[in-house]
Amino acid sequence: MSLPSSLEPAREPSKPVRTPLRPVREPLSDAPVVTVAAAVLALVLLPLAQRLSAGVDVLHGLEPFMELVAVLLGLLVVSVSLRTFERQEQARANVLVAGFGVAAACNLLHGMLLHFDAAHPPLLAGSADISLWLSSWARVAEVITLWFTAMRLSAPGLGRTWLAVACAITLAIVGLSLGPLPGWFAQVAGSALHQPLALALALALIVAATVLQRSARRNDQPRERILAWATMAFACGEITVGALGVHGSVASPLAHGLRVIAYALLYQAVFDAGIRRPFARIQEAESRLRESESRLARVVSAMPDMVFLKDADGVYLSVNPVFERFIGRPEHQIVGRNDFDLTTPAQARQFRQNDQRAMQTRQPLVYEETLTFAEDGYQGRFETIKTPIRDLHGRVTGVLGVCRDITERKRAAQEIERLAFYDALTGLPNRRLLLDRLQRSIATCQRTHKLGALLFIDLDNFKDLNDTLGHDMGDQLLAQVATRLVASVRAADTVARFGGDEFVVMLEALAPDLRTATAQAEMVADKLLASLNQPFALDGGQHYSTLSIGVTLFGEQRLSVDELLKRADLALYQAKAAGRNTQRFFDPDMQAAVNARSNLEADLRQGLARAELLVYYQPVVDHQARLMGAEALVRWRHPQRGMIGPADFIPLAEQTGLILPLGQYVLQTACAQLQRWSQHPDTAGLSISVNVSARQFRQPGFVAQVLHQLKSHGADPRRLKLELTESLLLGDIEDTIARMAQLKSEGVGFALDDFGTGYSSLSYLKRLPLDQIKIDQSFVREVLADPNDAAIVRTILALAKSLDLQVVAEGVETTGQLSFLQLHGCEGFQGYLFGRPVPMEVFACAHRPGKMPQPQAGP
Ligand SMILES: Nc1nc2c(ncn2[C@@H]2O[C@H](COP(=O)(O)O[C@H]3[C@@H](O)[C@H](n4cnc5c(=O)[nH]c(N)nc54)O[C@@H]3COP(=O)(O)O)[C@@H](O)[C@H]2O)c(=O)[nH]1
Repeated sequence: MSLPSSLEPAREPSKPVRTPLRPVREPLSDAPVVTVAAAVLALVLLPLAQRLSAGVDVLHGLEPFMELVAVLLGLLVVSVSLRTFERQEQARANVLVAGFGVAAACNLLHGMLLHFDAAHPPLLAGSADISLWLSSWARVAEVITLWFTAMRLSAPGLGRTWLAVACAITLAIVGLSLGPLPGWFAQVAGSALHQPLALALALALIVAATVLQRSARRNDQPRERILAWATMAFACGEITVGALGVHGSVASPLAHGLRVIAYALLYQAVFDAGIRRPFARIQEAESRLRESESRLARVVSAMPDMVFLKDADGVYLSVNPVFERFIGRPEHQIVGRNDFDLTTPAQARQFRQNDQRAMQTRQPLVYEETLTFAEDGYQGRFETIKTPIRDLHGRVTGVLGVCRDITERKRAAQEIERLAFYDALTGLPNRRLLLDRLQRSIATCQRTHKLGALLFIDLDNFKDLNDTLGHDMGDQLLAQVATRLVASVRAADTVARFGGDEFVVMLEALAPDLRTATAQAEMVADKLLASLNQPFALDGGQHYSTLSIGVTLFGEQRLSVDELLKRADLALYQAKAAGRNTQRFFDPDMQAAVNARSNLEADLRQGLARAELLVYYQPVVDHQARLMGAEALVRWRHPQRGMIGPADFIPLAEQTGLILPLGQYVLQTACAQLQRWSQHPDTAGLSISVNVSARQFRQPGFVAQVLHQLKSHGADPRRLKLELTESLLLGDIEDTIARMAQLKSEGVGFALDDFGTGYSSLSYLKRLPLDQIKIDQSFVREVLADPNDAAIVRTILALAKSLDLQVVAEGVETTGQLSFLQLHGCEGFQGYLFGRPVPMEVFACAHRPGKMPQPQAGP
C-alpha cells in the first residue's frame, strides 16, 4: 500500500517536526579557488586569443568587456538575491539587492558613458567626471554592502522593495551628477587623494573579508567563506588602483580583472547559498520523503489491522494486504472501485454512511462492527477508526480507515466480567452481581409499586455430603441444583450463588399487595422445594438432597440491601429450625426468636458451669420385658424456665460447641452410674446407652476421653453403649470406623440411633462395628396404623437379623406396638410403656432387674 503524500490526516495544526538535513557536501567545482582560476584563465586566454587571431592591441576592448561582465555578474547577484528559497535568508539577501543593485546600475552607467565617449563625441558635458562619479559610488556601494554583510546586518521586507530602494538611490546619484558635481568630489577626483582613498577602501574591504572569514570558520558557512574571497578580490582591485593608479596598461586591466573575479565569487556565493544549496536540500528532502513513504507503506502492509484509504466519493485509493483478505481481491482490483462494487449493498450503505459522518464532522469516527472476511469466511468483532483526510488547504478529501480485530479482547473482557460477576462453578450471578441487582430492584419497586421477594436457600446437610463423597461430588450437586433452580423460575428472575451451598433467588415484579405477593413467593418456594426433592444423579448413583428456604418480601418499605439479607437469613434459620426441607417467611417475631436463641446460649454456658444439667435415665427392656439397662438423657433445670428438654438446647449446643463439655458431663455421669451398678450383683449386668453427637464423636481425643472416663470411674467398658446417629456415616467414614474399632477393642458397644431416618448406606452399615440398631420412634408410632411404617419396621428387623445386630425399638407406648414388634422378632424395647426418662433415684426405685418395669409418670 502506498499513501499519496498530498493527502494528510485532518488534524489540529501542530508544530512542524524538523529533522535535520544532512549537510550538503561541497563539490570541488564550488571551491572559490576554482572560480578564481577559471576567471583568471578566461582573462588570460581572451587577450591571448585576440592576439593570435589579429595581432592587435591585446587590451583593446578587454576593459569594456570586463566591466560588462562585472555588471552582468552584479545583476545576477541582485537577481538571485531578490527571492531566496529560505525566508529567513531574505533579510540578509536584501542587503545585497540594495547594495549591489546600486553598484551594478552605477557600474553600468559608468561603463556606458566611458566607452561611448571613447568612440563618439561626448554625450554630456563633463561626462568623464560623471563616469568617475558613478564608478566611485559603485565602489562605495560595494564596500558598504560587503561591510554590512560582514556585520550580518539585515534588511527586513521583500526583495523588490529593496530593489526599488536601490533604484531610488541610483537615481539620486545620477540626479546629483546631472548638475555640477559636489566640490569635495571634484577636489578629490582631481587630486592625488584618489589613490589613498582607494587604499582606504581596500583596507575597509580587508577588514570586512577578515570578519567574513572568521564568521565562516566559526559557523562553518561556505557562503561567508566565498564572500570573504570575493571581498578580498575587491580589496585587491582597490589595492591595484591605490598602488598603480586607474590608468596604465597593467593597472587598469588588472583592477578590472580583479573586479570580475570578485563579482564571479560574489555570484558564486549568492548562487550557492540562494539556489544550489536550497535546491540540494529540497532534493534531499524529496528523497527522504520517498524513503519515508516507502517505509510507511511497508509498515502499513505489515500491520495486522485492515487499512484503507478512500477519496471523498468513497473510491478506494489504497489498501493493505489484510484489507485484500477482507474483500477477497488483490489491491489492483480494489483501487478505483467503491464499496458498492465490492460488498453487499446493505454493507456498502453502512460503510458509506460512516465515511460521510467522519468527513462531515471532520473528526475521527470510532465504532465497533462485526465483519466477515470474504477470503476465508473468518468473522470477528472489529474496532474501526475512520479519520477524515485533509489536503494542504484543509479541505477534506477522503477517509483513512483502520479496522482492528478486537474479537479476542472482547472475549477476554467478557471472561473478566464473567469471573468478576459470575460464579465459576454454576455460571450463576455471584454475590456481587446479586447485591447490585437487588439494589436496583429495590429502587424499581419504589417506582413501580410492585413487590419483590428474596429467597435465601441453603442445602440441608451439604457439608456432610461434601465430606463424605468428596468435593467433586459436592460440585456436581451444586451445579445440578443451580440448573434446577434456574429452571424453576422465570427468566426475568435472578438465581445467584451466594457462596458455598447458599443460593439466592430474587423474584421481581410480583403483585403490589402483600398478600398476593406472599402467595406468589410461596408458590415459587414450593416449586423449588419440589424440584430439589427429586433425586440427583451423582457418579452413577442417586442422591437425595433437600433445601431450606428463608423468604422475605421487599418493596413495601424502603429497606437497605443489608437489612433484606438479614431478614432472609433469619427466615432461613427458622426454616432450618423447623426441621429443614421447608420454607419460612420472615416476620418480626423471628428477630425475637433469634434474640431468645442467643440468650439461651448464654444461659446454657452458665447452666453448665452451675451444674443445672441433669442426667435422666429411661429403661431399655428385653423381649420378656426384663431390664437390660437404660439410656442416659440429659435435662436442663433452668432457674427461670424450669425443666427444659434436650430437643430445645442440644441443637444449639451442637452449633456452639457446648456439646463437648455437655457430652463429657453426661458420659462421666453415666460412667459413674455404671460403676455404682457394678457394685451390686442385681445391677452389675445392666448397661447404659449414651447419646454421642457427630461433632462430639469427631473431636480429637474422643476415644481417649471415653477410655479415660471409664478407667477413672472404674466402669466396665462392656456396659457402656454409645449411640451414634446416621449423620456420622456422611463424614469421614474411615475415621469413624477406626475410632469405633478402637473403643470396640476395649469392649465399648455401639448402637445406631434413629435408624431409618437418615442417610443409611447399607455398605457402610456392614463395615461399622455395631452391636445394635434402634428403630426410630417415628416408625413405631404408626406401626399399627400405617402399612408403610409396618413394612419399614419389618424390613429393619430382617436386616438387623441378617447383619446379626440387636434391635431396640424406640417409643413403644402401647402393648399393641409391643406385640407387633415382638411378633416380627424385635428383642429390645424402649418407651413410655416401660418407663419415661427419670432421675436415677426414681429409676432405681421403679426399675429393678428381673422385675417387670411399670409405666412411669413423665417426663
Ligand atoms: N447428644 C446428646 N443427645 C441427647 C442427650 N440427651 C438427649 N439427647 C437427644 O435429645 C433428643 C430428645 O431427647 P428426649 O427429649 O430425652 O427424648 C427421648 C425420650 O424422652 C423420648 N422417648 C422415649 N420413649 C418415648 C415414647 O414412648 N414416646 C415419646 N413420645 N418419646 C419417647 O425419645 C428420646 C430418646 O430418643 P433417642 O436418643 O433417639 O433414643 C433425642 O434425640 C436424644 O437423642 C445427650 O446427652 N447427648
